[in-house]
Amino acid sequence: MNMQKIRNFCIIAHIDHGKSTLADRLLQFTKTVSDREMQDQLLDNMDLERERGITIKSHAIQMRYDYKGDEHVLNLIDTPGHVDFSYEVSRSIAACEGALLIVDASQGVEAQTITNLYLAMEHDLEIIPVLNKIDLPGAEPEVIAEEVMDLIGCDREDIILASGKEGTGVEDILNAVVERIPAPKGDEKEPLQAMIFDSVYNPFRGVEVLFRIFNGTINKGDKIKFVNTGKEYDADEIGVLGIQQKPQESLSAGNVGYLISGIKVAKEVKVGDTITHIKKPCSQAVKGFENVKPMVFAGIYPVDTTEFEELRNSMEKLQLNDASLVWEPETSAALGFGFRCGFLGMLHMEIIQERLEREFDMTVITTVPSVQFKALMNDGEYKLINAPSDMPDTNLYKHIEEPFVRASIITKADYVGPVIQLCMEKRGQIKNQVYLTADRVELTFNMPLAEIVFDFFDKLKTISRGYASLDYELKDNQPSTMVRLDVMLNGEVVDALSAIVHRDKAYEWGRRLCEKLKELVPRQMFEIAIQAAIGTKVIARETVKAMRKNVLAKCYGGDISRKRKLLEKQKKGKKRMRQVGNVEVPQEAFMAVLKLD
Ligand SMILES: Nc1nc2c(ncn2[C@@H]2O[C@H](COP(=O)(O)OP(=O)(O)OP(=O)(O)O)[C@@H](O)[C@H]2O)c(=O)[nH]1
Repeated sequence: MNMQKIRNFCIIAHIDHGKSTLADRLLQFTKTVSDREMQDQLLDNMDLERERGITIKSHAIQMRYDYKGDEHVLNLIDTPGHVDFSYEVSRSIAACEGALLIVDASQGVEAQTITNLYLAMEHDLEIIPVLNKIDLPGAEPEVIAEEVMDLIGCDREDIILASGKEGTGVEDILNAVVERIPAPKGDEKEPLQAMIFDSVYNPFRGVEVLFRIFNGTINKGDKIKFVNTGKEYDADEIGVLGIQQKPQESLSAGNVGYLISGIKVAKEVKVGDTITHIKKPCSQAVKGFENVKPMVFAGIYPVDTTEFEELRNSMEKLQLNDASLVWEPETSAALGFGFRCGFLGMLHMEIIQERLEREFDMTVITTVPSVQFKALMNDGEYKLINAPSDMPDTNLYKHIEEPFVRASIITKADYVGPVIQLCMEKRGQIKNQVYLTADRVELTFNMPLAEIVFDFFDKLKTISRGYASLDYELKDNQPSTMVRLDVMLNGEVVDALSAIVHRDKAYEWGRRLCEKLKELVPRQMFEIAIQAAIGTKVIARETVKAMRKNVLAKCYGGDISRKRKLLEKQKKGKKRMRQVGNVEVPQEAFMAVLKLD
């Protein structure tokens, strides 16, 4: 394919601004899929994605578009919109020369619109602004157009009006892609230099690697290597991506394609890595490769302790197709054998839990999530703290450091006061305040990651009546006075309920947690004392009174089947209960920490 006829582009948008719907329309218009094949949100092909309405993994697809009688190849690279998956967005962007910037014409510019836009601008992408959902009665295209013009410094006529729902503006968008986005550059005679921007796990064919070639040519059967991992492979199959894969003999600079080379586990493939030939390798890897680090850690335990091995098998299978999931075995006195897992964020954690339950039929308990702290030990070494049980004794370390983020919040001017207040409560320091328009403000804070990952976003939405969006990036680690807060049930520490909290908040946290647990722990035949403690010092206490009646008492002498039914019912309720010492604790209790308000 003549490079001049290729256009590589992605779609960037804030979550729910209609990226997937619009992508579907582009595929339909270019007849990449027939109307019959068309399912809503074709690119979101994981069940879970479809149900949650979010794009979890990015995908790529090739369209052929007849532009004024001249056929062009348009490679569309779809990107996930959620902050948990932002590394994937940045790699997809790096594979393109242009981006459609989709902005909901009723919502306007939001935090991720800006973050993704900046990423695209850093990579010198040509930006095509599109106002979407203009069919909505609440759409204000002219007002939002002003916002977009301010943001990217474009002219009014550069902005395309569209509705993914009704199909308006689709042809204008395709024409703009051909006219405004530059053709890829590169030299097909140079040594091979291709960047991996995604990988897809296929249980039958192994891992399919998606790549963009910057220089050189790859042929079927070539001996290749991945520069950062150093692993070597044969290019068993290469091709381009339509709705189905189309195998090719060779692909050269400027193209986007897939590679199959017998890789069995997703972990071997690192997004951002460079593919080159073993003989005649390229002199430089593609810039910007990073190992993605987990941000949130939590324990996952089987409810039924005999299912530990089964859980291990399921986790191994999950990891085959989710390279960002990391885990290692751990034991808890309260919960037995389980795994300490690292996730990209809270959404990622929820997705893993749901997949374990849905795809592997496991019932699991997740423990209090935590971020990664570091202790500067007396000997000058750093010790990583991924779980409260890793916290060293106070006399062994100099201080604890916690991760801080730079958070950007966009909200309506009316809500600036409450948003600032919320951020201060969460130990945030305001760094900047910029009016994007007369009515919309961007606030920048330095905040501890630990305060953001839990319920912060929900709170932000509530206080701003939905008119606030959030994005954040990791900044640095700063010393903080963190303590380990333990919870005891009838005098026994329940390690799975321990948490690392800031000293100033420990009392409040302990008190609320005890109150919450009192609501959640069901009454039993004896009294239960719930206590919160720092070290040996108890800082809060609640009591769950003993139950008066036995459930079976009322069945005394009654029909045996009724008795059985009652016991059955109890058993079901127990499914998510865990015996801790002599106390039964429901799953919600382990997550109570997230719901302290
Ligand atoms: N009225 C109207 N609704 C739309 C339009 N485009 C999308 N929607 C709706 O907006 C919601 C979000 O659309 P998606 O296409 O899933 O948005 P997205 O940006 O891909 O979302 P993520 O993949 O989660 O980032 C869905 O309920 C769509 O039906 C449009 O042009 N008009």
